[in-house]
Amino acid sequence: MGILGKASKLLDLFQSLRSTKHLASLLLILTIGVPLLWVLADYVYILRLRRKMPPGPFPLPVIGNWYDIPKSRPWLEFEKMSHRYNSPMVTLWNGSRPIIVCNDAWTISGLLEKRAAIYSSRPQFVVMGDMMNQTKENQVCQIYGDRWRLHRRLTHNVVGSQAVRAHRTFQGNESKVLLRDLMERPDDMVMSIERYSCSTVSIIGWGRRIDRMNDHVALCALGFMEGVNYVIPGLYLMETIPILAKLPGWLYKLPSLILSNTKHFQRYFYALAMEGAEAKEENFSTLLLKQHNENNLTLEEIACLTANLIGGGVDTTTSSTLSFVLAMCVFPGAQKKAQEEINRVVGDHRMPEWSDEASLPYVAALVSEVLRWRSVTILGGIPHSPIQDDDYRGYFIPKETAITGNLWGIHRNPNDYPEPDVFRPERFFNGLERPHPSKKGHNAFGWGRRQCSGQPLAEQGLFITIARMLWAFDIRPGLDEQGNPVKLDIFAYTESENMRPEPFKARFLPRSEKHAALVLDAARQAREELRVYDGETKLTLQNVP
Ligand code: HEM
Repeated sequence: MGILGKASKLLDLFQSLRSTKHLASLLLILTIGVPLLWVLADYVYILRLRRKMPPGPFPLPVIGNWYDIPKSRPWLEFEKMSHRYNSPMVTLWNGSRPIIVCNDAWTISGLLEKRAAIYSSRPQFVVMGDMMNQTKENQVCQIYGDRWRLHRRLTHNVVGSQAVRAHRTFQGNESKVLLRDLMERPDDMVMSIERYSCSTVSIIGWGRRIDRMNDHVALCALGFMEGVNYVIPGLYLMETIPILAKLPGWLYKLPSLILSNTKHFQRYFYALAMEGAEAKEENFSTLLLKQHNENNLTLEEIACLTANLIGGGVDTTTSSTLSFVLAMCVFPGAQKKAQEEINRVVGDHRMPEWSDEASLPYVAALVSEVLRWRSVTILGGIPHSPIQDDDYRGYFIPKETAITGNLWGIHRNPNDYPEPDVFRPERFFNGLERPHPSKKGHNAFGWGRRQCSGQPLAEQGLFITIARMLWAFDIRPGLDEQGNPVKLDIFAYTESENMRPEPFKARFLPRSEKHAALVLDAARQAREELRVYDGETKLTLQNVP
């Protein structure tokens, strides 16, 4: 090779080195610069948008207000924020997605009820929706549209206001069994109430009653209690930074683990539905499998529709009943007034029946006060979201914003409920004491078109159990080691989005020997009548692959 050839080779090498250098710089720009630019552009967009939205704490890039949202009982802070910003609506940023937390009944009703045609959808749920295979499959998460309408109608067929009348016989019988359990084993109060709630929905869903809390379906119900927390804003980083959910399994295992567990759960609930369809008595599974083809229902949809009975109906009913017991222990005046009404209308020779409801207005008011005083779904259950951009009270609300009703703030607003922590059924007695945007005077079951599907079942069940517990027992605080009544704290509640009182002791003292004898007698007869729903499931999570 001549000197010229060598020089040209050297030049080539030099050029290829230069282009490698270019390539490296290009790669560096692509991997760091572009995402950085994207983050910056997104942040500028958020900062401009937030100026038009209701006030709230200043968001940071990528994580939004993650640091401003307490990881424990955020509803307390949301209420304080509302005072701090002097606004019933507060905007928070879940990463780059906005959430408007409403702390006032009138404001949220103006959105979710008066503008229901716009505000009846759901925002994107990364964990509870996408990762848990429920965005399209579960009524709770579905966007507002025909598929949601179909699911809502199917659920309505079994727990709508007409349908629940057919459940009165077994629901009433289960409440009689509950009375006996409370009388004989007051220390197992939580378990007995949970069994009652679970058995009722299990009969509806699968035609089979739950006799003991270690029944496999009942254990699943306890597992569901954890799931509700996925809607708490700021609790899960993946909800704030959705891209985390898309990372490959070898880098971040959690998303794929959640998805495979959920799919397993869905297969299990589908198998339960197949088993339920074989039960002696007609039930929700029979109905769904019959209409399977007509409605093009997938395995996952059938699993979610039936599982919602447990996910929606067990913890909520149990927690509300526990709040009732706590209220009776701490506010004996309300208990006495309700018992006077029951004495007058029912007497001591029989228990209250469904037909007594209209004649027991104080008891009905007491049930409403339970639902208001310590509302179980403390962040209003599941957020709604608008299907289009909107303007409200001079603020801009972008499409798909999560609208959360902070029931802690809403139900303790002293303008609507003076001395809100005092348990006082009079707020609902003889008509509403104060004007309220909803006829019921509270929002324990949510708002507008997305209002709780199980409300008729829950209300019917709460009425009969509460009326009967008041008829049968003097409900008192439990005793400590010295035999003194324990001091109960009305603020000692769990941190869950479905909140319930921290474990406490209560006594269920039969109001007379006659009452005690009637409780035992009624439970015996009820148990006989419930025998038609007896049975064991052959299915466990382990034996459904
Ligand atoms: C005391 C008992 C209960 C309370 C306090 C309660 C509360 C709620 C709340 C606040 C919501 C959200 C409403 C909204 O988005 O505006 C909801 C939704 C729902 N609840 Fe309940 N619930 C109870 C019992 C039940 C029962 C017994 C069932 C079923 C048997 C049930 C099934 C559902 C379903 C399926 C939804 C989703 C509705 C939809 O998105 O279309 N709930 N519930």
